[in-house]
Amino acid sequence: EMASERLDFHEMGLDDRLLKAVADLGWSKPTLIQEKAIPLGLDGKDILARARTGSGKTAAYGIPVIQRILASKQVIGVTQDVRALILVPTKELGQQVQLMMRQLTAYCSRDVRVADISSKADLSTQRPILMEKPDVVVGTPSRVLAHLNAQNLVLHSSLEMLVVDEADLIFSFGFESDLKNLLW
Ligand SMILES: Nc1ncnc2c1ncn2[C@@H]1O[C@H](COP(=O)(O)OP(=O)(O)OP(=O)(O)O)[C@@H](O)[C@H]1O
Repeated sequence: EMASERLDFHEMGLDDRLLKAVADLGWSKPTLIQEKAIPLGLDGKDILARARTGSGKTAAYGIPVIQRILASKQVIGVTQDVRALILVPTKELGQQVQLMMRQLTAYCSRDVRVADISSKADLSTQRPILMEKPDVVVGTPSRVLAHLNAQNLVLHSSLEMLVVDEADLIFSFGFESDLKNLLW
C-alpha cells in the first residue's frame, strides 16, 4: 500500500476541535490501527482490533467516541447521559486512558466530559464525579458494577458505545462474572 493512499486525520470528517488536539499532540499521520479503526468506529460498526503495544489503540477508539458525542450534541434536545463506557483491566490503564482522552478533548471538554472511576477511592468519593453526568466513563468492570449497584451510575439505553480495552486481560482477570452482570 502506498503511503499516499493512507487516510489522513483531516480526511476523516473529524471535528476541528479534535483535529486541533491531534495536532497539539504532534501526530502528523494516523497509525495503521487508527487509519483502519477510526472510519469504522465513526460508522458505528462493531470492531475487534488487535495491535502491538504502543500502536495507538487508545486514540483508535477514543477519536470515534469523541467525534460521535460531538456530532450528537449538535442536535438540540439530546438527553445528557453516559454515552460511552470504556472498560479497562487496571486502574493504571484507566489513568492512561483518561489522560489520553483529556488530551483529545482539550478543546471540547465541556461537550465531551470524561470520568475515570477506575481508582480505588471510596464509592462515595467517586459518586459526585458520576452525578455530574459524564459522557464517557472509564473504569474497571468491578468498579463500574459497584456504582451500578449503588445506583450512582445509570446506563439505561443512553449507552451507545462500549470499549473493552485489553480485552484479553479483562477476560482473564477473573472479571467474568462482573462482566456478565454488567453487560447482560
Ligand atoms: N497517530 C499518532 N502519531 C504519533 N504518535 C501517536 C499516534 N497515536 C498515538 N500516538 C502515541 O503513541 C503512544 C502509544 O499510544 P497508545 O498508548 O494508545 O498505544 P496502545 O496501542 O494503546 O499501547 P498499549 O498497548 O501500551 O496501551 C502514545 O504516546 C500516543 O501519544
